[in-house]
Amino acid sequence: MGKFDVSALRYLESEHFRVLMALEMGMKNHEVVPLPLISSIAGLHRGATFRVLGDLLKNRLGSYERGRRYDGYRLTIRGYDYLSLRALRAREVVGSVGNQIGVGKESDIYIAGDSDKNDVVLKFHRLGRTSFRKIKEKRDYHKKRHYCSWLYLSRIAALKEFSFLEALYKRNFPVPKPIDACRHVVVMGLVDGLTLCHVDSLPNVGEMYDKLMALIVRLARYGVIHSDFNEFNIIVTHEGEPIMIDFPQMVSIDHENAEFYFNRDVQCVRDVFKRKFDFDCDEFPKFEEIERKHNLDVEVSASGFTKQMQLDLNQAYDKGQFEAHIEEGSSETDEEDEEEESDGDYDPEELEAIQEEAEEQKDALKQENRFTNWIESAQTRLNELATAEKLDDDECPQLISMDDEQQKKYEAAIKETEQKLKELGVSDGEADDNGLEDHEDVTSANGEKYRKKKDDSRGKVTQARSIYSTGSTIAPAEIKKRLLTEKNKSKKEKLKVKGKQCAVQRGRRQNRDLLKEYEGWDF
Ligand SMILES: Nc1ncnc2c1ncn2[C@@H]1O[C@H](COP(=O)(O)OP(=O)(O)OP(=O)(O)O)[C@@H](O)[C@H]1O
Repeated sequence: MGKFDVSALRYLESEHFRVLMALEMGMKNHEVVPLPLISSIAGLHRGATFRVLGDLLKNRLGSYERGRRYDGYRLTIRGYDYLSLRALRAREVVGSVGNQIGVGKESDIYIAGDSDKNDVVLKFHRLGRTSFRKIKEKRDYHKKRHYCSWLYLSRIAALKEFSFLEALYKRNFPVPKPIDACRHVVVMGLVDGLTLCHVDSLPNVGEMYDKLMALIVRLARYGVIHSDFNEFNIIVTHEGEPIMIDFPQMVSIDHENAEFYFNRDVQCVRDVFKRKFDFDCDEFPKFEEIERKHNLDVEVSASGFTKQMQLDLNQAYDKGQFEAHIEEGSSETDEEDEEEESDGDYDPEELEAIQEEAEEQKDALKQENRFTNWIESAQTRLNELATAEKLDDDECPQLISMDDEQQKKYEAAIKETEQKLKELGVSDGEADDNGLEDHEDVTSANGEKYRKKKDDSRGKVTQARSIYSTGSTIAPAEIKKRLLTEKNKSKKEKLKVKGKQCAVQRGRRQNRDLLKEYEGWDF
């Protein structure tokens, strides 16, 4: 549960970010990006690019790899994080970055502060975290297709989450406040509370059950289904209000499996309440009773999150491993397109015109032209981004890490929140690893019995309170455990130096060809 190390950010200059951006663009259609390509996109001399890449590698923002046919550079997750943070800083959305407060299957959550030192949450989407190295090499200069990269998947997951957050927040749904999204990062308001999975007792269980069921129904009336409505994605605030988080898997109520997802969400809530609070209720919403009243799903797809993105993202989620998602997907849609086209009846003249046009297009798309066009558009895009993200602006403010003095300032606030929690009877079940020994049965003012943590919590921080705290909506021990599992996993799958054997074989082949060429020559 470490702090996000942003210290290297202040030593990086605009040319470092220029090269990082060039690497990012190159990775749209290359598994590893060769040096000449990076230097042409960045518009820097090859020697300078090489020097800058050296700095980036030292800071683990990029890595050098040997590919099947050529060697090149790859953008690391850290490099992508730095690019986003630099842009968010330039937009004055984020001013400081603090501790990690959450870790999910597909994301890392950090607490941060905006320029006015208000708490915000940074959600870094990490789709493909388990399979970065399995992504197949695929070069594609067609705009229609997307390279199956973790960069692309993480970016569209963030875009989807932000679009839904915005749409739901506007309609007064209980969700965190959407602030901004950049690349794979979503910036949102901090929810001060505990995730339902860490709540052992509630003052009024039935009321909470009703609120959650009403939320599922209200979402469906607006045309969407959460599809991951579980105890890990509901935060209970200190006022006892449930707040929904985590939307990348949300689907429209018109989805072919909508009924299944709806019932799963409902069943999830019922199971949690039965297991945790021994609360069983026969009344629960049914899919057939839902009457759609709004078109939130349509609105979100109109906000930039396209159908193709939806398709790609769903395939990635379905595969679970978030591997190459595009080959099957695109071929499916291509086949559909072809079928549609072959259905039409063309007259011979029209057919001839179409064929001529196709020939012209073929010529225009000759490898060489395509490549030049692609480089030109990448250069233009990079320059646009550089201006938008104030890359050449030396005045652009820096990101800071939290210091101890500021942390002390907020400790009082944390204690105050803990006190409130105790008063409300919302207790954190994860703080004690051994079980419930440090809990006691208490009867509330209205006569209802609930479990409450004993008073010997000795100032343990159990919830996210500020960017300066070590707190989290899930217990620090839990985050540590999850991070350790991640680490162990990556240890087991030991990194092989990818392409080393290919590079050796490539060298041998070149030597053999050279010898063949000069056969018979006498030196
Ligand atoms: N706005 C927020 N305020 C406070 N805590 C948050 C916020 N967003 C996320 N968290 C914390 O981070 C954890 C993980 O967040 P989230 O569920 O969005 O990630 P995820 O990768 O989608 O997780 P998973 O898919 O494993 O459920 C949450 O359980 C919660 O503790």
